[in-house]
Amino acid sequence: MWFAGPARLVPEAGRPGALRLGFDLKPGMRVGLYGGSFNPAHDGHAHVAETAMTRLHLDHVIWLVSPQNPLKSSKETAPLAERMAGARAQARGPGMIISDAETRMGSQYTIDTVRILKQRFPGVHFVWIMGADSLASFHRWKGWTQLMHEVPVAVISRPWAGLKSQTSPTARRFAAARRPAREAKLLPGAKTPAWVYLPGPFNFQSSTALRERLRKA
Ligand SMILES: Nc1ncnc2c1ncn2[C@@H]1O[C@H](COP(=O)(O)OP(=O)(O)OP(=O)(O)O)[C@@H](O)[C@H]1O
Ligand SMILES: O=C(O)c1ccc[n+]([C@@H]2O[C@H](COP(=O)([O-])O)[C@@H](O)[C@H]2O)c1
Repeated sequence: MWFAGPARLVPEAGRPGALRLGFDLKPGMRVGLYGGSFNPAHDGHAHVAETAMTRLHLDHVIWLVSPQNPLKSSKETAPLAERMAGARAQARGPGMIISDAETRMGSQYTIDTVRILKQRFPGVHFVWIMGADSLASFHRWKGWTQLMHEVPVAVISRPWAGLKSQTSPTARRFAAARRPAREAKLLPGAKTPAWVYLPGPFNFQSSTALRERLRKA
């Protein structure tokens, strides 16, 4: 068994017990895990993925299109196929992977996802990527303190989220684990807990604003 948790594993044909995830990773690779609802995807998401790719010197950024954010209402969430297609259209450049791995694994919570991927790909240097607004509410995520010990975290700045994120319970609890932005490239493979906050430039796009615009159209 890969992981003794709530996740449901999808066996791969010919490889009993292995997960069929739709991508392969080699030991030593530097890989960003970029989770999101992408409801819908927009160029702010591309900005986050590209910033992480460049600043952390990553081989891949995997856009993990979430089956359902456990803290958001499912009423507004578009079907996975639509959100996957939107993410594919936004992802630019080599190294970007758009993935429905969480749906395949039956994992809704980031801590479960990260643990499964670490077990499936030993020796891969994973980093969790998120925007500053996610850091502000990170203490509401399942097993958030353990998650900080599972994987290094890169936070990309976002308009209006700077103060709230940098004074958040997570930022305060893990103040000693914060690395300067100039050391961002050392994050993959760093001893956990470790996190960086990468300031500016800002991208002002949001899915909420896009959904609002669509409603009014
Ligand atoms: N413009 C942006 N700048 C920085 N981070 C962003 C930006 N847009 C999204 N993110 C980050 O990308 C991740 C996925 O975001 P998500 O798919 O929820 O988009 P969103 O625009 O925040 O959606 P919503 O408005 O519905 O909450 C989150 O960690 C979020 O903080
Ligand atoms: O694990 C949790 O408890 C948890 C709670 C809230 C959000 N997340 C993850 O955070 C990522 C960003 O979510 P979102 O909706 O802000 O795009 C996405 O991968 C979610 O699954 C995870």
